[in-house]
Amino acid sequence: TTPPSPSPSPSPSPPPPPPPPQCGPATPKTPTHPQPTTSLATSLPHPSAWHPWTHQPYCIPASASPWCVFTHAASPRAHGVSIVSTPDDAPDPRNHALDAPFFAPEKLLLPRPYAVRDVPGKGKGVVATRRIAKGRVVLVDWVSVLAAVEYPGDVLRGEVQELLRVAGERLGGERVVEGLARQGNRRVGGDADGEGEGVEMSEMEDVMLTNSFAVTVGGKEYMGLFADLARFNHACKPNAFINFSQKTLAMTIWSARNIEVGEEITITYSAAGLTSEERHESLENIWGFKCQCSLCTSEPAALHASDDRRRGIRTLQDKVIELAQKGDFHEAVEASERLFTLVEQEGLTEQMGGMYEVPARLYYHIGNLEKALEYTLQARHEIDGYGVPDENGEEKIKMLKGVIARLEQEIDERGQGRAERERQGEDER
Ligand SMILES: C[S@@+](CC[C@H](N)C(=O)[O-])C[C@H]1O[C@@H](n2cnc3c(N)ncnc32)[C@H](O)[C@@H]1O
Repeated sequence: TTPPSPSPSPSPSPPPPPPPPQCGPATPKTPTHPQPTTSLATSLPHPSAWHPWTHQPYCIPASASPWCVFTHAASPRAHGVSIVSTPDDAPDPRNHALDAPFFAPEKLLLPRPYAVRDVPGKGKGVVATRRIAKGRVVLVDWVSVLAAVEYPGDVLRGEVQELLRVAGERLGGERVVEGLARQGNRRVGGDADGEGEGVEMSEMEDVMLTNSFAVTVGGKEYMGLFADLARFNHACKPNAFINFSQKTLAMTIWSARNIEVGEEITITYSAAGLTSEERHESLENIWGFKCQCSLCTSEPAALHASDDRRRGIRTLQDKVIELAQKGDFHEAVEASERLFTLVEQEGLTEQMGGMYEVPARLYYHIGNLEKALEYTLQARHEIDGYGVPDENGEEKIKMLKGVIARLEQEIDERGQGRAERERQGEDER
């Protein structure tokens, strides 16, 4: 029989690296010299020339390619989007189904099951107004501003600020941007080693840095501002998680466990599995705030226990691979089960992507086809259960579907063989 993995090699491939933190504002790598703005709106002759955009693109000339704001204004079903990028990179809204119906309507909770309220120590936040069961969709939020992270060296800081201002203004700045949190008095730039004064952020830069999430579209990195998602605070042990679809440019928030009325709904802004010290560093450096979540403000003993578990998770991840490469599959399976227990205790099950393929292969190698099938189904669910897969995801699903079909067939054949042997045994008796 064909083994259920693309490569029949006895040693599983190392687990994929932890997914890049999907949230957290990407730091714009813009030049920081405060030259005056030299805005030059390219003059395009007629609206048909800027189709599919609803506004004339606003462009800054740069040596390789102009840098522009492309806006697709609100339609009756979706709010608008402004994209800051080169003309070649700007995702075409017609290919991204900005107002597509959500792919799993039975999971979507409508009307929204939360209200935006004041939350002590965190500004505003989102509080459940009814009970939310695990695995439901709290919100689907289409992107409002998508701004490329990397600018060419000859686009000046003032120009970037102007592009961002126009991007926000064209969406009805007050509606999308006005109420959102900002850090205030933040400065960006200065020397590479953090010395020097830097320059003051513009209003829209502050809004983007305080509220946007790093997303990848077509292989390029962007800061994505999602106006409703922007109200969800961070927790180091969150009760919800986010999934971004490159296809629809929507961020979806899923409940990771049951959430009771009055509970704050939280997501994580940092990569999964970090210790408290690592989290604080990333939240302070990237997001600019000191975390006040329930884990960070818990007793030192509870925080230490959590850190120990998180360190244990990393050690076990390495151990599973090491054992598998040595061919110690039974020990590797045991280590991966211990790993799953720790991940569950830390409430990180939905945060740690790509965990299931390795144990699926290990179980196959020790002949436990049922468990191999269970983990392969989970690996598939991680890709198509929470969102709309991109092209890589679709390829992976195709591969996993083949694996699942072969495993089911092997399980079936094994069952039939067993029944046949039992029948023969009875006949002989
Ligand atoms: C994306 S906004 C979240 C909504 C925001 N609290 C508001 O009032 O609109 C991010 C900002 O919220 C605050 N925040 C989020 N999570 C927090 C946490 N765990 N502890 C303290 N402040 C938090 C920080 O000021 C951060 O810059």
